[in-house]
Amino acid sequence: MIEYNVIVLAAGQGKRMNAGKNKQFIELLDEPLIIHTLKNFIQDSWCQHIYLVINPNEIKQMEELIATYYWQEQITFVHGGSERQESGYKGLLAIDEAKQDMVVMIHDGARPFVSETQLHELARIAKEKQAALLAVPVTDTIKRKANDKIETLDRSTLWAAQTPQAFDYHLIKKAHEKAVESGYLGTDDVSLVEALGEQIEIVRGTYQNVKLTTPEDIMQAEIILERQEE
Ligand SMILES: Nc1ccn([C@@H]2O[C@H](COP(=O)(O)OP(=O)(O)OP(=O)(O)O)[C@@H](O)[C@H]2O)c(=O)n1
Ligand SMILES: C[C@](O)(CO)[C@H](O)COP(=O)(O)O
Repeated sequence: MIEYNVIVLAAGQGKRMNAGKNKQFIELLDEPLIIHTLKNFIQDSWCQHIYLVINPNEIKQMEELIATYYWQEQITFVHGGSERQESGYKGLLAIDEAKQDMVVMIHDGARPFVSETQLHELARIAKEKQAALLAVPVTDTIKRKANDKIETLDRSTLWAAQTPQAFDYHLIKKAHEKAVESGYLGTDDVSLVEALGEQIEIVRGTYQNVKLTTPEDIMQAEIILERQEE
């Protein structure tokens, strides 16, 4: 067993979902997206605590939602920032010293389908290697377009990064501090550790671990949930 803490990021605006509200509150088969995501960690005995990073304007709504599931003891609310990276850093700063020797995972609240098997494999690798992420081989051919020049990337070398991304606490905190100092803004947390020149391990995930970003993703998510309930 590898004990870990998880920072769940839910402080975005869901602009691409175009739902008129934070997509975390969109109901999937009668339960909000964020609840589906949190359940994966609430039900995992390896997960010691959840740091839920939320929009300060949504504190009351989120606290009332969490209270209906009686999860208050397992969850600490953290105020997020204007960028995903800032929200992740605020989550790190909320973890008290007594818990900093454990693996820390950073996860998108918009990814409700991570499995316990994946979480445990990720925790094991992160404990051993200090930095790891779930990812899947790219199945589409990827083109890079720059200055009207199009080139095809070597698909055999490409992986689609997912979350959770898991780390030694002190390593990822140092990576975030360096990013703040240099003004680097990445789209995931592993990129900050790459900037330190540190080794990172990929743990093969599943194509089901999708990030719900646009309205089309909601339909796909409900199909996955219905299959899980069969
Ligand atoms: N300032 C931010 C931005 C994003 N996130 C979280 O990071 C995850 C991945 O981000 P994304 O899917 O882009 O969510 P949004 O930023 O809400 O979406 P959009 O970019 O369409 O507004 C989401 O769970 C989101 O809530 C966050 O905690 N704080
Ligand atoms: C972290 C991530 O989910 C890895 O694929 C992705 O970069 C998040 O991107 P977003 O635009 O913040 O959703």
